[in-house]
Amino acid sequence: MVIHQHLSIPTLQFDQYLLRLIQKKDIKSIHNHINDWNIAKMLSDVPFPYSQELLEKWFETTLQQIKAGQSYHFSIIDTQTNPDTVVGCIGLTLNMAEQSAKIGYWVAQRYWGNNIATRALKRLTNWALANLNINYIHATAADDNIASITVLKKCDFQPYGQGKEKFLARAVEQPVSYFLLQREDICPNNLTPNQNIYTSKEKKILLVVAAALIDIEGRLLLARRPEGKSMAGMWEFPGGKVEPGETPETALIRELKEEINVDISKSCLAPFTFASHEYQDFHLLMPLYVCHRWKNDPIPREKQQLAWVTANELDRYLVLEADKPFIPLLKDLLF
Ligand SMILES: Nc1nc2c([nH]c(=O)n2[C@H]2C[C@H](O)[C@@H](COP(=O)(O)OP(=O)(O)OP(=O)(O)O)O2)c(=O)[nH]1
Repeated sequence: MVIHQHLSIPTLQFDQYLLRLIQKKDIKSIHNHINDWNIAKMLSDVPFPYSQELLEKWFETTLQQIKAGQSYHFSIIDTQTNPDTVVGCIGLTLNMAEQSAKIGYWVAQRYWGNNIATRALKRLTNWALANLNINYIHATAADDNIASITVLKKCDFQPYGQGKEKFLARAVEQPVSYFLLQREDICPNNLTPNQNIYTSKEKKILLVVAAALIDIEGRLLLARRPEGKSMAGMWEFPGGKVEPGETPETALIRELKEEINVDISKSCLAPFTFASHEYQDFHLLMPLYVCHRWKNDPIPREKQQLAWVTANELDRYLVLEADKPFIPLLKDLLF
């Protein structure tokens, strides 16, 4: 999938804490914390004792994976103490083929009891589902790791199975539980539509307008809803709400300029089709225009990712529920 990521890995903040990518200067502090039986025994791939040499090797491999976009490992920093003090770590390893990731984390014993793991996990999973090319996140916890199981449940991870895994520090297989977080679990707005074809009296009709921009290579532009918006991480067509006093066309010209810096004021906008879709809180009415010419290359002005997508790639993008019927129709216009 060709995704023009425009994705710089951010520093993620929550309360007084920061998640920033691991750096070599963290090795000493991490080595001190992780060489603790109560931490090591809960992490399947950590031996005990853990030599600094082994940790340095892990750092080398992991920093390469981060560079290649295959994993994201963060140190948890308490900004109210020393900015170089690591209080724990949290990391995601991607499975590109499955469009999923595996998450793992630990917090040093002296910082337990401050809800740090829960807050870090929430922060990272929200960011990852909105920004990475993944649809769900796996986690594994040893059955005697009650604290971690509580953290996973508080962050909406759902248990889906049990098994046994070898834990290096304990040198034996341990019973474990498997957990899964899907975008829908943290995004209640993205409810499947009600089968009722009539709009209830109280439900507001929301008029939104959108464009299918198709370039000379026959590719379609999709935008990804950024973290913080409802249905974050889902793909959509550039556009937005029609404001009072606007026609759909003037609203579309304004939205495309605001969102992606594209000027369609002199373009031919061909009405293509429309969506009439019941969401939980409103009923969406959305005309979709097709546009082949515009001024300026699209640039993301609202931190959203943009992707130019061919007909063959289209099915791999998880689009908003209301947009699903557009996909087969649009394929006929793409190369
Ligand atoms: N722009 C756009 N919006 C869409 C599409 N499909 C679809 O269901 N919608 C919905 C998502 C939003 O609820 C609404 C568009 O509102 P918007 O883009 O102006 O507003 P927003 O995301 O800032 O607002 P909000 O949902 O966070 O309140 O229409 C689409 O393809 N493009």
